[in-house]
Amino acid sequence: MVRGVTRTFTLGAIPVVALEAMDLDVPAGTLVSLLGPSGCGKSTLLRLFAGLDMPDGGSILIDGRHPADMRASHQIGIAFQDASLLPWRSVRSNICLPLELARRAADRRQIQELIDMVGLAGFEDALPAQLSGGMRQRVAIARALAATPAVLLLDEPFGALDEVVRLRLHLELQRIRAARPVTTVLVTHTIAEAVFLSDQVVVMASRPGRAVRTIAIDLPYPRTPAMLRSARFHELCDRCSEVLFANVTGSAGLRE
Ligand SMILES: Nc1ncnc2c1ncn2[C@@H]1O[C@H](COP(=O)(O)OP(=O)(O)OP(=O)(O)O)[C@@H](O)[C@H]1O
Repeated sequence: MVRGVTRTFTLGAIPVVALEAMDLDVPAGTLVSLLGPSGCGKSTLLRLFAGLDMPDGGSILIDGRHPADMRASHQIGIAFQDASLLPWRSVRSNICLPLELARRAADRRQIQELIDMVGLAGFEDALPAQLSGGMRQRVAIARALAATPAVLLLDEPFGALDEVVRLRLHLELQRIRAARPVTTVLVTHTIAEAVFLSDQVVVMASRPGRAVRTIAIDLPYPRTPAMLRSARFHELCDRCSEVLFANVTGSAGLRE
């Protein structure tokens, strides 16, 4: 639960209001996407959720607890756009990392289940350099889930992937979350991705960074590739894009 969160940085002597009076609710077990233009504070908010930064004002609680406490007890899983795997460690060893940090024994069967779940069976001993970009992202997602976190934070984890791999990973993420429900916050620039994966899409605007609208996504589960061609999917994408572009600074320039 995010209430009235403000975060201001300084660039030289100039204040940059990354977030102003931000409110957000992420109901337990749901996936909420943060959709917005570059610089609207999406990653800043995710870092606050992760307990990696502190707000200047307002409060952030996850299940009534401070993010820093949750992080200290290894209940937050994070995956970023660039996978950031340790290059000298194998797939299995990268996935086990959060358990090592939490000083918890890695249950070999449980790790293998996770590897199977993200479709990397047979690649357990491969090094990151021997994998494709999509496979590296799957390792990053498996690693984020290894310590069975209460919250999964995904910062554009599919941003650098082509459309086909991206859709495959969307379906995999859905399958993983169906098997292990975990409250998830996803940062994305992509409207279709936000609509396809989310229970709610929070559209943000910049200068100052803020939430402008929450759009409930009422597509049934499981979401299927055929839904990408449905009228309802396109309606929801149009609604998101209307809000997104209406709040782009100088949006008059975007009109035909
Ligand atoms: N450590 C920092 N120091 C100074 N300014 C920062 C810092 N971190 C973020 N900002 C500023 O805060 C604003 C929001 O940045 P943030 O990275 O949260 O945006 P974003 O929505 O995630 O953007 P993108 O989609 O491009 O990743 C930007 O104007 C950025 O320059």
